[in-house]
Amino acid sequence: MNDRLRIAMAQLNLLVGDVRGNTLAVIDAACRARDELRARVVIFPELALTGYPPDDLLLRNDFLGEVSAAIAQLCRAVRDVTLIVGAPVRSATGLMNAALVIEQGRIAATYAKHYLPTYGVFDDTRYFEPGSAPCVVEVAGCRIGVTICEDAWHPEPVAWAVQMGAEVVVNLNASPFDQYKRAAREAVIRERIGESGVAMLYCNMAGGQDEVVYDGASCAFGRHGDLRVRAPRFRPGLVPVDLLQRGGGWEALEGSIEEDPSEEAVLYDALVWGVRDYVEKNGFPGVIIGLSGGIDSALVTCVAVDALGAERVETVMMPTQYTSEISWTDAAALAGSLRIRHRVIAIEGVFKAFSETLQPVFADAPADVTEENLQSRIRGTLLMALSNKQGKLVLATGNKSELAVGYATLYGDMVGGFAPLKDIFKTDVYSLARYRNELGEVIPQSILTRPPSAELRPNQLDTDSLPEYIVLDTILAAYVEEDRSVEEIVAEGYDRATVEEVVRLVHRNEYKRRQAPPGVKVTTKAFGRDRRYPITSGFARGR
Ligand SMILES: Nc1ncnc2c1ncn2[C@@H]1O[C@H](COP(=O)(O)OP(=O)(O)OC[C@H]2O[C@@H]([n+]3cccc(C(=O)O)c3)[C@H](O)[C@@H]2O)[C@@H](O)[C@H]1O
Ligand SMILES: Nc1ncnc2c1ncn2[C@@H]1O[C@H](COP(=O)(O)OP(=O)(O)OP(=O)(O)O)[C@@H](O)[C@H]1O
Ligand SMILES: NC(=O)CC[C@H](N)C(=O)O
Repeated sequence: MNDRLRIAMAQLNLLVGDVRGNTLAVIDAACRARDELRARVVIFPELALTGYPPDDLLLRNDFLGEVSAAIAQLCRAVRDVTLIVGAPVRSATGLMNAALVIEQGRIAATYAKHYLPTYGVFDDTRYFEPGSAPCVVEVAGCRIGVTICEDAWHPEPVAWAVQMGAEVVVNLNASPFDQYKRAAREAVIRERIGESGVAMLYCNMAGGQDEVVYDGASCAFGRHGDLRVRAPRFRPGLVPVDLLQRGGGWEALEGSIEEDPSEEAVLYDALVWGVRDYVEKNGFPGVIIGLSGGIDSALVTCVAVDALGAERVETVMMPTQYTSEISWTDAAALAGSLRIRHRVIAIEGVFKAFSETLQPVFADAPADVTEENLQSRIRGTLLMALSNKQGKLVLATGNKSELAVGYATLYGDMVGGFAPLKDIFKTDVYSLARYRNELGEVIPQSILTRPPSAELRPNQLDTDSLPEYIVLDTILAAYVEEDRSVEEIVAEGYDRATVEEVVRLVHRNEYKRRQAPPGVKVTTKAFGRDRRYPITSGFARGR
């Protein structure tokens, strides 16, 4: 009997809905794992054949028909290696979020995910029925227990597999990135190992999918909870894990372990992968960004260049009489150091034409936010015109702080198909910009040091309308991400009137967020599918 077994974890970047493409990627990874890594078993992410989350595609018979055909193709195409691969599979009563064990052209076993998450971005119970039986398969004398993602966050599924004789447990994942997620995952895996005493392998997806980005970081732990293998963040790849039978059980041997460079580096890479995959998977030739000389558009431009290359990114400065000289020069300097195409399109003439057109209606009404928004909307219209003409995607530059309190213009600076900073607080925008400059000084220092301004009226500063960002962001993190109450936040020492006003603005601006473009989730609670609030609501409205 063999006392060694190599399992490969296929950390793949898949495309939701592209069953044919995903199946080819699975076949290719299985063959390479067998031929190049000499692996006996290859494990794949959760729902690898469909990508995750397939959402309501799962309600379509034609889509599920494609999946059945793909499973048959997989059985035909791969021999001499055992595949454990995620796919939706019909049961007698409904649909299972399944892991198929495929061996020598046949399905040797089918496991149905037991714990179906419905919190955060997840909606598994909308489609799937929970499984109730453990699944253990024997390969080369090693009994392998199979679990899927959320299963590992509860004690039972791993415990049941071990009771059925599993000597190693594998976990197939579609686990989206957030700042604290990798530590949380590794802590639950260690907990499971503490309870069960078996080695565990955790295989995750890589790459961006609409509002989430999968950070990979697939890993393996030994029987005593020690980290043995950890794959890189975000990047797809095949990761071997060697198991050795000793002392009456199977132990994972030490392999390569990736460490994170820094928190900012990981966050920045999450944005880069989110933008890259959104642009590539939706087939855009490039992106267009309104570059104001401010920090938000500067950071978005850097992320876009790092994601796509300089030749696929172009920026437009659209000045008015309120645009300061330094904004012009800083925007041009940034574009110059990134070597991207940069245009200037003055909007004074358009603004004048709009104002004259409205004059008979507005008569002597004093200038107010209407005129400010008009400038923003002219810019939005021009960016969308460039997008239509060139087929490129407009990137919106709004950050989480602004979006939280509605400090952005609908159909103005909120235009665009994707919002890279949607889940990044303004204070983090600064730390990410500083981090990017450490890799090579591209953002002019004055962009980092000038106080933020929308430049929509003379001498305007963001702090005219909003608390200092350090205060605003702390209140927002407590209220939005941690669901703490006004009373609790005030008890931390924040001014009651400020907290109440911020909370009122958060609720009042739900309508804006519902119309905002998607962006990458990087925190524990992002606006979008991760946080679902009513638009029409009497909560915290104020009197
Ligand atoms: N519940 C609701 N459901 C659906 N629609 C609703 C609504 N409440 C208002 N509306 C609509 O929304 C309109 C108000 O929204 P909107 O037109 O966007 O305008 P509004 O929110 O009034 O003003 C935009 C604010 O964002 C600031 N801004 C703009 C641009 C850039 C930046 C920056 O620094 O980045 C800041 C600007 O200085 C101003 O304070 C209303 O006139 C109404 O049509
Ligand atoms: N003069 C301009 N030329 C081109 N785009 C602009 C200009 N002013 C604003 N924009 C666009 O509108 C967005 C909102 O900009 P604004 O200056 O109002 O606020 P901001 O949130 O401080 O953003 P930034 O830090 O990029 O300036 C900008 O990020 C940019 O995309
Ligand atoms: N797809 C899932 O079941 C994911 C749930 C899990 N707790 C995670 O995010 O890691």
